[in-house]
Amino acid sequence: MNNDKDCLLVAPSVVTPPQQQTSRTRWLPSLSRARFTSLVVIVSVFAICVLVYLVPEREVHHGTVAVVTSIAPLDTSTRKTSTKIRYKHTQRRLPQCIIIGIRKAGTRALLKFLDLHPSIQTAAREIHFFDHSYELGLNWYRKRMPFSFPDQITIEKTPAYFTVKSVPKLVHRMNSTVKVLLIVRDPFERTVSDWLQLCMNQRAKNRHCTSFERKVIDPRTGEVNRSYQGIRRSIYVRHMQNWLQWFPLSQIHLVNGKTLVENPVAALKRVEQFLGLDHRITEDHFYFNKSRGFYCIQYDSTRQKCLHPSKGRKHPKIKKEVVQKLREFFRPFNHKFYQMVGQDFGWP
Ligand SMILES: Nc1ncnc2c1ncn2[C@@H]1O[C@H](COP(=O)(O)OS(=O)(=O)O)[C@@H](OP(=O)(O)O)[C@H]1O
Repeated sequence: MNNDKDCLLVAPSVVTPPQQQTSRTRWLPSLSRARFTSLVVIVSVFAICVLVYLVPEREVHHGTVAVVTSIAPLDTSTRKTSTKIRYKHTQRRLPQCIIIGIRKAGTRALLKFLDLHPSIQTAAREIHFFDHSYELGLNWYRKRMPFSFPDQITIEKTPAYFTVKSVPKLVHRMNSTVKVLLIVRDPFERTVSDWLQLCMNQRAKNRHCTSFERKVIDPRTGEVNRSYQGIRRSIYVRHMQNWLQWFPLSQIHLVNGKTLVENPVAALKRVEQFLGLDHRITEDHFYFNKSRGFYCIQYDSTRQKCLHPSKGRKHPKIKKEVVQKLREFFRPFNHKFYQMVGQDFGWP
């Protein structure tokens, strides 16, 4: 040690006479401060690399960090993976099928019911990638997908995709062969459901909710308020036209929302066929819940599950003249839509 610069600062209590120094402490004085700092940096970088590469994958779920490992047993009858646990031979994949809407037409029921199929994995939340987060990149999107086996189909649903103009082009850019599912519902009922949803959100925040009639009818003209979002979303033919500029009709399967409510297995059978899957979702998967007025899922003899109570709300009674005005307004658009998709849904 020639000068203070070359010496490591050590507290007096830990300094021992040279003859008592152990082999552990003897090397310290010979290290310059610069060398010691470099050593610390190298060790830290090494530790970070070990953490990043040896821990298989880390995820953030609502603020909690879940370490993804491959330890838990898989239910081989359903082959259902989890977003938090990684099983051998699984990985996150971009969706090969997307439910694009229509908002309030039964998109959640469709996704939940399809998830019963052992060859399907579904993303639990609406990702809003193509309408809100596209700049975050496909890898961000992929990381939000569930783990799946190589032979499984990953499905995501974001109902806003159907009505946001820029979306079909971006979906096409990701995968021009992606399979598209579109569930449709009587536009009048959909508009009521859409308004009710927003109204409940307002009330939950102690805010005023404008009546349905005032929202859908322009008080100055007495005509249907075409600028109201709820009405614009229900003019399906316009949005469909936009999608058909990017995808052929053969790549878009339309699910009748009424059929999904009344006879889920029949609606799902067609979807299985469209996706090229075996018919695996059967009557045994469902029971009719009288108090809810909807079919719910029967997972096994002990486990049953209905959709969240926000699905299947009782609609308020709408004034007769408003119902009539809206039905008349939607009728020509509906007919154009039937022609465009080659199916008549028989909405009044
Ligand atoms: N089995 C079952 N259980 C409960 N609800 C069912 C079911 N099948 C279809 N539906 C219909 O789903 C409607 C809600 O549609 P979405 O899930 O697309 O809504 S959302 O856009 O995701 O908010 C919801 O609309 P409302 O009845 O207006 O609440 C239901 O009619």
